[in-house]
Amino acid sequence: MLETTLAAIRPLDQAAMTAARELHTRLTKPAGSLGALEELSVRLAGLAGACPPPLPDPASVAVFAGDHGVHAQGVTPWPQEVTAQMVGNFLAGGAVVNAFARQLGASVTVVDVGVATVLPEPNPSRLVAAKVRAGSRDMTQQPALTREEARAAIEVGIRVADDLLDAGAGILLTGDMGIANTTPAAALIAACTGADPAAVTGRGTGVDDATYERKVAVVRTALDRHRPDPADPLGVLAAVGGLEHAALAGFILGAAARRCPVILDGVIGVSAALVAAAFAPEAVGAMVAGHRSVEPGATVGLTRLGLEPLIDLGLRLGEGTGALLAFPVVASAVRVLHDVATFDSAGVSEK
Ligand SMILES: O=C(O)c1ccc[n+]([C@@H]2O[C@H](COP(=O)([O-])O)[C@@H](O)[C@H]2O)c1
Ligand SMILES: Cc1cc2nc[nH]c2cc1C
Repeated sequence: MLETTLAAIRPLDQAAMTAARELHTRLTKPAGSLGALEELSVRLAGLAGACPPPLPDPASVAVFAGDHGVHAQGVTPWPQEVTAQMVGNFLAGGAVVNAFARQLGASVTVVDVGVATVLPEPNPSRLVAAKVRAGSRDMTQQPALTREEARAAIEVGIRVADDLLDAGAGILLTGDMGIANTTPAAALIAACTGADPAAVTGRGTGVDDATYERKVAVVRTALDRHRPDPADPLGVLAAVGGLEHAALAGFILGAAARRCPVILDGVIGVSAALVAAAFAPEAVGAMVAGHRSVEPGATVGLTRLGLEPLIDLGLRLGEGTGALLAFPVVASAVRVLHDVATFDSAGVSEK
């Protein structure tokens, strides 16, 4: 399934991009006046192979939840069971992601790809139960996952993307929940970019100075131990990844294979995007950087991918919240190509 998905990922359609650029010159606005939205709309035309591209509606966020053996190294102040408890909160509709999704008319799908503790059951029918393993292993002691587990989690993500698109989603948004998951995210970003652990490790949920220093050392220890090869993305995920990171990589690849845009949320989504790009460089064409997470690794990763985030509000929550806030910007960029009159049709003089 992974190989079939990778084989379906194609370059952007240059003719559709040329048509979108040409259309922009005729719309009733000074050339370039919509800034980054113009190049985004052109890229989405290239992705769809049509000008205008379809309106990216409705939006569908998938929150992939997993736990992490590296939690044992004291890299976060939060107890591991908060992952399962927050999954219960997502299903009950009480988390920030639910509030933002309601505000924006988006749907939220919660996927258990690797939660370690028992899930509460407020509304289990709305949970995609796809647990590959009850949490990853401690990457400082052994590989976090086997290659088979990493592949299985990737395939969960591909399947979720396919199911949401089959159900009519017009755009996919990444979301994540996993206490300690900013540590494997930093390790993945360091492994994929070659950056030093200190340059990509952040304070996650808000760790103190001593915990931060330990966290950098944990990332360094894991990378020194496994020396993952950036040319082997499955090996990178197995060595220092997490189940939700792997599933998100699959989700992004699944969107790219179906020529559907996918809005990246924070540092976990960016780490998964780097892995996805290592599998298929042309998948970057489908990626939209939703926001600039406070986590330094997010900026390092986005720079490597050549993506500029649409919004920068100092967020560091995850769940898909930053991707959701960027969704109306993406939709507006596409809407311009559908709705705005040309100088000719509106009788507006050109310069
Ligand atoms: O999206 C981000 O960039 C982001 C930044 C910091 C924290 N988080 C969220 O916080 C959790 C991980 O934080 P930590 O400190 O336990 O590694 C996990 O559930 C993430 O969704 C997310
Ligand atoms: C309460 C809480 C909510 C979250 N949402 C995403 N990560 C989170 C981490 C914590 C601790």
